[in-house]
Amino acid sequence: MSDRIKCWHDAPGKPVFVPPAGAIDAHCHVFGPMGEFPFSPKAKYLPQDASPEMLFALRDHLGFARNVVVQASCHGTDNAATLNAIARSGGKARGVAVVDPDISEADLLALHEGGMRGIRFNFLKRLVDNAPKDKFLEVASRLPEGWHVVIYFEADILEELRPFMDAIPVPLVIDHMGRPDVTQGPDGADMKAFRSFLDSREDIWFKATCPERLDARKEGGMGDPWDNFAAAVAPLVADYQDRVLWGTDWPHPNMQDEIADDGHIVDMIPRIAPTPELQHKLLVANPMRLYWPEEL
Ligand SMILES: O=C(O)c1cc(C(=O)O)oc(=O)c1
Repeated sequence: MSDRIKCWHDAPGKPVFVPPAGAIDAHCHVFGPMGEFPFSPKAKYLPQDASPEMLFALRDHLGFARNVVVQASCHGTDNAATLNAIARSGGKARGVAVVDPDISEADLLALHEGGMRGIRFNFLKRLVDNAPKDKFLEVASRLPEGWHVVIYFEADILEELRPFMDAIPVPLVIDHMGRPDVTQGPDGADMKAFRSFLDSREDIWFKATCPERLDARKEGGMGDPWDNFAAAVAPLVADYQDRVLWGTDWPHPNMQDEIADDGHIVDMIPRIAPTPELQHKLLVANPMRLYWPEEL
């Protein structure tokens, strides 16, 4: 791999929507800086540096108070870059790690000390070489108190993953709603399957994230302003309002062909969560319960 890709907007607009005080961007990443935190030899993409300082400047520009930094696949199971971002945030960030399933108890506790509150299992073949379910289950059974498991998968493998996910003994958080085809609308087959999964357990949370991915033109979607996404996702947020999270997905890994304006992404919030009460749950109350429960 040679060229380092850049997938984020240099000068995102100021959103019209003003997030409530204490709003949390609960899905974002950092890349590198590579000089200090090299990418994994197994990385499927090699991005330009997206540093903690850039993330915090964006947070302030968009009107957010805190971040949840999710370990990106290009850093493999070495969480140093994500831990560095959390450490530099002055208490305004926590994180989700990706671990080698053989990780020791002591190393898990060290991740907790560093601000991690969950681990991520990634099932996207274009991002990872393998996803050993038996080993994932084993490590999920010995996480620090209060942790959860984040899972990233695509809609076509939801049913196949059900027995595995059903066996995970801690709360689940599903990245990007398991990537439904939003062009099917709110009552399409993918949304129906996802709702039936949510109905199977009360401790399954999800992120109402990624209009730029799920409604991308290259996916057959509409592109910005992502009307398919708004129509498909708003009813889901309304019906499962106590277990939904939101995030920018900055720096939008692998979206170099369709760069999204983060200001526009923030302006999706009132379209999927139209009332101040819903917005407060989505951006403050819900993520606080998972990531800063000691403050409640
Ligand atoms: O769809 C993606 O390409 C993507 C990649 C990553 C990652 O590389 O970790 O994270 C995401 O949330 C989404």
